[in-house]
Amino acid sequence: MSGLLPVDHALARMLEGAAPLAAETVPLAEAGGRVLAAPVKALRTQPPFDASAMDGYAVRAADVAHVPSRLTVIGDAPAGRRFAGAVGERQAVRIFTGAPVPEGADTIAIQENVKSLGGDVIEVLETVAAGRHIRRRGLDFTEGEVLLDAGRLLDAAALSLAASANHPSLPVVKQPLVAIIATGDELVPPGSTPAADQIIASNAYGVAAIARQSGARVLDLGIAPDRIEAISALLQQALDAGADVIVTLGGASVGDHDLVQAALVGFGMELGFWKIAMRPGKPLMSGRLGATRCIGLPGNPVASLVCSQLFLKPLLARLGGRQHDDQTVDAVLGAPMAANDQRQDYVRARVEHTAAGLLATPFDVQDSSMLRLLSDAGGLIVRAPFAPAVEAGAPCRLLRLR
Ligand SMILES: Nc1nc2c(c(=O)[nH]1)N[C@H]1C(S)=C(S)[C@@H](COP(=O)(O)OP(=O)(O)OC[C@H]3O[C@@H](n4cnc5c(N)ncnc54)[C@H](O)[C@@H]3O)O[C@H]1N2
Ligand code: MOO
Repeated sequence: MSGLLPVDHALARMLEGAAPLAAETVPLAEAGGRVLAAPVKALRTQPPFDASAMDGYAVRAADVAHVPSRLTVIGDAPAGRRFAGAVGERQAVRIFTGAPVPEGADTIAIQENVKSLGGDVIEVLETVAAGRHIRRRGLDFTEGEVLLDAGRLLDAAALSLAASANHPSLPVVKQPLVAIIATGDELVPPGSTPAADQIIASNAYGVAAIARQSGARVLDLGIAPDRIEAISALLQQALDAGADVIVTLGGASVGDHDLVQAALVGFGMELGFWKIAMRPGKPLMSGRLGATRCIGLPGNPVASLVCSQLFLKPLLARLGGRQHDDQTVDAVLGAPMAANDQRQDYVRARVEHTAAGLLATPFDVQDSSMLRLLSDAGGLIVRAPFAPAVEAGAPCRLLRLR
């Protein structure tokens, strides 16, 4: 079994030249979860004026240095409408949170510490230092300041910040478009009545979920039967739709009906690599068709999803300008494991939190058709090629799945 590419070499090759896609401008209301393509500067200063942080009275600190202190209320300042005049000696302006502090006033007496004596006379009961309860102009940010860097994921705080800096729309990295094509005469979609020798096509759903989690848009083109013209017709649809990545499912191996690679080469695909030292996922294929990246995922359902975790995810992160963090963590084996062969193994395991840390217990059966075990697995124990036999309790690396 020579000629199998090590996993890390394959990943490095797949990521070669993968850079964030072009920018597009989207309305702020649709920018959540997207990645900024350029820095965002403040288009205004916030707050744009010295603002009261409390409901109460704008006063002069000198007038309330000795309390109780009687003052005359000369007007009011709700949020959105400043008091036009100035506060003079022994005067006050009724003020509300967010309103501009009137000229002449230098502090706010909160209303809990003020007694109304009827008419426009109040009595301030507590002294207040100058500047108290006043948010100075520009406290949050000043016009022209960079508030968000390129590459920032637009989360809740970033969106509200951009809005408060007066941006109605933002430049974001385009979302990669992933076209998914399943192949196989034996496949019918969920909800069908399969013929005796058919099975339900499942891979596209999991692969699409991984793609979407990675920030991509998905175009599921359905199932092509095992004929090169049928596969080519769906490939043409993917190209016409402007797919950045074409993912094929199945037909990647060496059987007489494994036609995906031939179909792609017919379109001019340059093969990057095919067959890697990994289990499951050996027949993984990668290539380029102009600017479009092609990934041929093995048909076995677990191989399809494990390869998507390991290869599709980081590729889409690159194209979408997103961070991709290594999701492997240290764990302890809950059962012994036999020596490994030349393929890097991704072993489905039950994962428990224990006092000693994460305990990963490999399932006894690892057939790459068995989705239920993948769904039950909290993670994949990563075993290097030729790793020696190990006992329960030995440290291991675990790729967390949930
Ligand atoms: N002589 C050899 N045979 C095989 C090899 C090999 O090296 N030499 N590799 C094995 C490995 S490893 C895998 S993985 C599979 C993958 O082969 P293909 O990518 O060509 O996949 P298919 O043959 O089309 O299908 C394999 C299996 O998966 C089912 N399948 C396919 N697509 C879907 C789908 N969308 N949803 C659900 N299930 C799907 C298909 O019915 C088959 O049962 O090849 C081994 N053989
Ligand atoms: O990818 Mo295959 O599932 O390695 O057995």
